[in-house]
Amino acid sequence: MKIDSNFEEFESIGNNHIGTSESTPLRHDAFKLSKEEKIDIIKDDVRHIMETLGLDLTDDSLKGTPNRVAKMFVKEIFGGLDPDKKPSASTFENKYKYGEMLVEKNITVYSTCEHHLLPIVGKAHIAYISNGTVVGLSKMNRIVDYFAKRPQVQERLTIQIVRELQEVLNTKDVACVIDAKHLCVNSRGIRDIESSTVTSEFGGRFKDKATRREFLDYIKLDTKF
Ligand SMILES: Nc1nc2c(ncn2[C@@H]2O[C@H](COP(=O)(O)OP(=O)(O)OP(=O)(O)O)[C@@H](O)[C@H]2O)c(=O)[nH]1
Ligand SMILES: [Zn+2]
Repeated sequence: MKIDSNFEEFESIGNNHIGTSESTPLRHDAFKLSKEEKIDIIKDDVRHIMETLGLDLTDDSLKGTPNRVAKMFVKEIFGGLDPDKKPSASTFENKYKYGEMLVEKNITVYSTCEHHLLPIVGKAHIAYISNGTVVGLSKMNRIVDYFAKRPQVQERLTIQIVRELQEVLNTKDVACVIDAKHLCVNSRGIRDIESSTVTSEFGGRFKDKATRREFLDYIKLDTKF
């Protein structure tokens, strides 16, 4: 089955911020094909790339690669394009009356740079101040993982995580810092293996200098990848 590659209309998913730069640009027909149909098409495309490179796909080690890559794209590294995979973030009443910020730090980020389709590997650090609602700790890791499993730029990933938590927690008081290595910078192109990229989004009270400082002191960006 072929998809209409001339279609130029885009729709957005993610945090329902349709058409804003913080949402992932998607074709209007992004969910018309089933996962299995997508895998079949991508498998042929990967085979074509490999054959064009001159590789012999009858070789034992190579023959399974097109199917393996197609499955990996659809079900794993780009699995976060599927809105059904968005983690359900059950919230609870803040019955402890905990009024300080809560920081979940060193959340592992595995994402994919949308310019080169190479890995982005790093750590995300999240903070929020409860407005009467709290969320299970692991839900923050799951939200990071969901948005990371898309073709991404780090700026958008950072904002998407914050917007989602703001919605779930019903407060603007959410912040996220990501420190990550981009293999497109580290392993090719300029080949700078030491550099990493830091992005941040500070919502609500985290725009205040002192609150922001407290969060940054907790995380002390000594990220080890
Ligand atoms: N802002 C931003 N840029 C990114 C991200 N990931 C990769 N890039 C950059 O996207 C740019 C793409 O630039 P191009 O000049 O079109 O691509 P290129 O010729 O492969 O560039 P080089 O990487 O410099 O060889 C590069 O500078 C990448 O480093 C990201 O998450 N955010
Ligand atoms: Zn890149």
